[in-house]
Amino acid sequence: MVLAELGQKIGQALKKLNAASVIDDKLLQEILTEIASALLSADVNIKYVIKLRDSVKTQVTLQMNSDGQSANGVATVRKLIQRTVVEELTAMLQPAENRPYEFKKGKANVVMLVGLQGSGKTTTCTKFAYHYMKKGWRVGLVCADTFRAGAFEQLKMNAAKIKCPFFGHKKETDPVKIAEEGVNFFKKEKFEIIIVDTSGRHKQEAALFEEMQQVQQTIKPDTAIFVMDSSIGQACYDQAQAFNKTIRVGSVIITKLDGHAKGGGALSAVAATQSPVVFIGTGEHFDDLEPFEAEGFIKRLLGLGDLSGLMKTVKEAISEEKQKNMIENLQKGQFRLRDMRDQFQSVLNMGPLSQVVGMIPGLNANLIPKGKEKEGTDRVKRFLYMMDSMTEEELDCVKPLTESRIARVAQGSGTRVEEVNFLLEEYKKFEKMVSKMGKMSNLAGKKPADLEAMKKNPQLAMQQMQKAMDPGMLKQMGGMGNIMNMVKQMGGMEGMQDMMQQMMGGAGGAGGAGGMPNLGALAGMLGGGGGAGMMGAPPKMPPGMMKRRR
Ligand SMILES: Nc1nc2c(ncn2[C@@H]2O[C@H](COP(=O)(O)OP(=O)(O)OP(=O)(O)O)[C@@H](O)[C@H]2O)c(=O)[nH]1
Repeated sequence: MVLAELGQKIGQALKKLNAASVIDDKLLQEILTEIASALLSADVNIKYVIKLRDSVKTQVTLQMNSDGQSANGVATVRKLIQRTVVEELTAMLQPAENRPYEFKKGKANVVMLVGLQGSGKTTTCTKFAYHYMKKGWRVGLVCADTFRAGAFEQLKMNAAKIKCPFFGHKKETDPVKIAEEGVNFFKKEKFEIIIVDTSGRHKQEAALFEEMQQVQQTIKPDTAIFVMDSSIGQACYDQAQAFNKTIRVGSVIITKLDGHAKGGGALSAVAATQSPVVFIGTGEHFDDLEPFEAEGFIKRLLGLGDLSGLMKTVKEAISEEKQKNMIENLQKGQFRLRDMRDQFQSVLNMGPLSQVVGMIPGLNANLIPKGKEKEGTDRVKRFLYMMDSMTEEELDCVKPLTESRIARVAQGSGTRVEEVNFLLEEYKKFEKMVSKMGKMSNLAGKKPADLEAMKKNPQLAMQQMQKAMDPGMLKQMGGMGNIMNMVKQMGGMEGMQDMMQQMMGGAGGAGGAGGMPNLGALAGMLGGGGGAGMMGAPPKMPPGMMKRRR
């Protein structure tokens, strides 16, 4: 069973609670049996499944009166059950000690990736590099895998695709020598993250462990990351233990969690070794790497959203300076093509959109089908190529894009005139939406009196928000009730305002919900024809839109 399916099953079991007017022993038993069987079919160790069931039962029994009914009302028990399920699953995936290494700015952070052959190590090195490059780190890749013929070419090619500097010697057979030379080379060039890909073997064997130890002793990495294939399920426990004993594993990346029945088993087994899981691999593309944080992961898996993860992602993706500029412009009532370009770039920086969408409570990561997401992301990249081919004046919208200018932009970006026209139409829609939002009370600080009024009367704020939002999107977000919940979770209107400002670099200034509709619109665009059109029907592309001429 794929993990998303596990999440859906548990989520569905929990949903039964919403429909119930009374939570009694029979219903509780039914729900717990469903959750347990979902966990067992995802290969989670039975020990954890029993612990989870017992813990929920104990907590709920404490809340029930002698008639076996909730003394504090159904809503309280429902929340309690949900919270206990989240807490237990989180505890299962989160080692109590051993924090992962944190990269430090202003120094060379050396990371060595180890694992068996075929675990996905080389692909993961590239994904890992790409992840940090997008966050603005200077990253270098070193190929010290001299065992597998083809490893050199594979990493070199991957590095070229993500535009990451690469070090390797095709003919050199000593992995220790290459690792040392590569690390020294990138250190001299003041690189901040140096990733060393090491050789694997088909199974755990002495030669592999010896080689890893020699490389580790020579390059003295700040951390060694063990890359593990999730398809072996609970057997991950023994493998992680063996690697841990030999080379002091600092953390683990679990790969191929996108398609394996044993994903739950792999995750819980690795966590049981007390090695923190830092990322999970969820596909073959370079951005199919998700930072792993147990509670957020579980909440997203169950469709409960992960607001703290969302805020962190948004903060990391959008530079403070950009946010400030955007806020100033929006306060002046401006939304230029340049702002649109910054927004598109920021959304791409946040990582795969399904990941971001999954962090919003009430929305499901599966909302954007996998294939459609890639198609949509490519589409936004093409929009960026077009905007990159515009002059500064065009981006600032001081020179209108006449027919001849449009033809020039199409030529310069390797796209077609129809596509540039389509981009301009989309821009107009965005501009209209932002100005509509701008008419609402300004939460960005321009009118503090309004903010005060909204804080005093959240109902009014919600009404304003409702008016500004697209009804389709509102429905997708689980209605106003769900949004109210989100606001509460974010610490009231100020928390919401803070996030919205971050999210759209200030479109939050256009009202509490300012960020969301824009993100929603993008989701619609990125999701293409999929069910993701949160702003209503997804836009129709001119035919052949995905083919780039250059
Ligand atoms: N579906 C899926 N496939 C993955 C993932 N990570 C890696 N792969 C695929 O797994 C296969 C093996 O990956 P490699 O990176 O070549 O494996 P490796 O561990 O470097 O192999 P050695 O260099 O021999 O040790 C490739 O086809 C990858 O595309 C993932 O998260 N999901």
